[in-house]
Amino acid sequence: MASKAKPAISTRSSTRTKPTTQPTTTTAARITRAAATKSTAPAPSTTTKKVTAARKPLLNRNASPEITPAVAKKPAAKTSKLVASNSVSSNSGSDADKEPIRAYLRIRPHLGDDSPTSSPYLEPLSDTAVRMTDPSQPSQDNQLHRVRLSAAAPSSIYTFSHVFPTSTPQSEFFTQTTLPLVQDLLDGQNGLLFAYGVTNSGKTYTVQGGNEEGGAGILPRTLDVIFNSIEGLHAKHRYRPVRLQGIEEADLSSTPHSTPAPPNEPALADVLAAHVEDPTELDIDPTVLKLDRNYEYSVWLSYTEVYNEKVYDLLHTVNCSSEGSKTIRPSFVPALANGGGGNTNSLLLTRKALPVKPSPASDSGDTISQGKYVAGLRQIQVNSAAEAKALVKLGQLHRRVFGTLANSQSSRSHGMVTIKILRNHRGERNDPTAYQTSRLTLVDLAGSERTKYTHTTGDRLKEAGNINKSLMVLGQCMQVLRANQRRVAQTLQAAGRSDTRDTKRAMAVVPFRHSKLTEILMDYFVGEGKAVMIVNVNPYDTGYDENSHVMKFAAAAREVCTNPVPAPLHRAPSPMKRSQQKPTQTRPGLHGIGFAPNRRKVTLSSVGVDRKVSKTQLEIVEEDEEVGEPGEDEEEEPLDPMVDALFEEIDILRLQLVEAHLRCAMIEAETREEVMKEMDERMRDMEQMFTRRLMNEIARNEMKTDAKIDMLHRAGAFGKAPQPQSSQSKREEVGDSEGGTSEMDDVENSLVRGSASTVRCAFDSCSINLVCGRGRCRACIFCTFSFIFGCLILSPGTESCRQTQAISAYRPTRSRWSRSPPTSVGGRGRCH
Ligand SMILES: Nc1ncnc2c1ncn2[C@@H]1O[C@H](COP(=O)(O)OP(=O)(O)OP(=O)(O)O)[C@@H](O)[C@H]1O
Repeated sequence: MASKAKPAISTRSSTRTKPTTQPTTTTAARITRAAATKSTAPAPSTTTKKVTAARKPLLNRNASPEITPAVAKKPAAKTSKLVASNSVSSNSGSDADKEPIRAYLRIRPHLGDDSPTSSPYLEPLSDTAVRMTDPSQPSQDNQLHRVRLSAAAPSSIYTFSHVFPTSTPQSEFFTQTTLPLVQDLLDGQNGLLFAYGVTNSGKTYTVQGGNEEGGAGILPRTLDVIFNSIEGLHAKHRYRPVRLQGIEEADLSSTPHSTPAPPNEPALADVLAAHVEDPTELDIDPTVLKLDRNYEYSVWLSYTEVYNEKVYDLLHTVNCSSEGSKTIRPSFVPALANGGGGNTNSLLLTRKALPVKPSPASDSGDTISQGKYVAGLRQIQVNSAAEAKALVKLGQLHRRVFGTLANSQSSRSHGMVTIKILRNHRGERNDPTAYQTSRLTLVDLAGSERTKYTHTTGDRLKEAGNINKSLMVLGQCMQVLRANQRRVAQTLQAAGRSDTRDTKRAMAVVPFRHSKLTEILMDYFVGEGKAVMIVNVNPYDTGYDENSHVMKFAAAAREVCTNPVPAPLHRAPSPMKRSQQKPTQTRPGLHGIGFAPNRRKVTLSSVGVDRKVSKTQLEIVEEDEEVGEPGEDEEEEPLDPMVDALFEEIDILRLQLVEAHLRCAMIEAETREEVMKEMDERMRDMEQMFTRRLMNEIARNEMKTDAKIDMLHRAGAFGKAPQPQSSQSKREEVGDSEGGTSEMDDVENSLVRGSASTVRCAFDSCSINLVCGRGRCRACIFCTFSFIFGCLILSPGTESCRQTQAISAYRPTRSRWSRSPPTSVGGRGRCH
């Protein structure tokens, strides 16, 4: 692959009069960017020229001040390759031109409200590698007591295009990951960026951003950079983008999707005013990209949501006036009734799922498009970054209401913002074939956690099933694509073959059709464009296994190559206008039975300025997608009811399979937990049993020792029969009456005291500490054993050794245990 130069980026000056050629970032940021350019970010600026070379020649193109000599010297071979790729199949670009999907890892910092955890289980090893270590991995001390619950590897190293540590600011993250895609977009290339990760890992923060200063995410920054860069080049085109990459003549007088807000009815925007964040935009990215100023641009925005395997337009309700200016106010279907209580409103919100259809070949010049588009999706022209951001905010509001309000903790849908750029050469405004559309889709995927951790049931289980299904299908697509591409590469390598047609024919079918998400995104993987994956990880949460899956997904995705060639020029736009479109019908379900619309009820509470709590009940009706009449669009796939029913059946079976997999995973995890608990209980029982045995043994030994001493006393071995007095007073008496200590008394004293004085209890804080009157703790194991075996462990000639002799001297004739001969003084006699 040809190496590319650094992107031509300049930072917008405060007056916007003098764009510089370098961004005004800090030295550190510049160093980081330089490193990233070397290691990760592709250089987009040269692409412009590649496009130019592939385009139909324009008279005044050479006059462009923006074309650098490096561009002008583009090798002819490259140009011809591009022309070839444009003129054959969209997937037929040279395999050598393909670029692997870039995968960036972003590690979320620890937040104050997180549950306390010891340490993160993700350790950055370098700029591109991290090690993940299972936090539940048993330590060496308690290895025997732990059973590993997880099936994931305990420690693995994963590599990425770049690893962004927790301290990475949003601006730096944007510059390294998304800015090249924005440059490509403005140069006519398609791009996809999707954020993938478990819930709460920072996907939405990455895409949308946070509320703090400098916290704007990649989406608002992308909009800023686009409008900064096309300032002065902005155009009101005669044409507008339709479908995936088609254009049609814009009819500014018609506003087919406008729904006037019904008077005297509560608008959702008012109801939810309390929920909307502060609209003041402090955070504007100042970056300006260098563009060919012979072109003019228009920017179009659409916002889609894939929820429960249905595609919805989040900007469906935006009103457009005849001048094209937008009223950023949702106008939902009118309220059912006013609650009557003054503070309770009821709203009926209806939205219709949109069908996904194959893109007609006429939209993509001479190429055969493999992509699909969302039929009926609104693409709204935006004239400024502020306007675009307001639309995005509205879409987010709708997404929250329809998709997540019932479960405000987490995004339960995949949100996709598509920015389309329509550009044409200034000299060819009226030539529709000179127009080119390119698009950049930013996707905030739903969390990839399993139902087990979210304790979902009912509707939420269905949601989770669908989320898992679409993500699973996305993963499968990556794997099949990777396998197919490997096979082609192997064929090319084998004996220097250059014809891979046989291999391509035998390749596995990539299951894009199995999920709406993959159907919509398939064009980026098999068509033209670049793909970037952001992997978000929260290393402090408990989802180690889930994050392992995320990492494996990223590993598979990184090996998939996409085809980064510029979008083709258009054919003459289709004459069909929306007003001429035929009415649509609801898609029939399996066996011809239509699906009933899905109804949900959500109650919203908000506190007004007068501190009154007002409640709004929303009834959300989600209607099924519509399909056009057969023959409505000649270039579409023919709708065979049998085939359709079979596909429905496959989808249902697939969903059941996913659910079965989920159930199995849950059962497996529960069984592991049960076994673990049982093992734990057994270990505890055994521990108790052995403790009991040990205590009994100690008590028995204690009694034996006492009995021995008593016997010695009774036998008069110590000179006198024992008195019912304390040993201490007895010793004192003996000492006083005899005026000194006899040898035997010494022995006895040392026998009694020795254990306490020479072999003291090792545990000063012995909790039992039942002092027996002999200066030692009876219950203490150390005392007891030291007492019993003291004679064995002390050196000859010491007090204890004399004890040995004294004790050994006593040999009752009938005692089985005292038959051994007495030991000599100083010898290593055994204490019986
Ligand atoms: N890099 C970061 N710096 C500071 N805060 C962050 C960062 N990433 C995420 N957060 C915070 O973490 C929380 C969760 O992030 P976010 O909502 O983006 O997660 P998510 O992956 O989108 O979750 P879900 O899939 O459930 O929607 C938010 O409060 C967000 O502000």
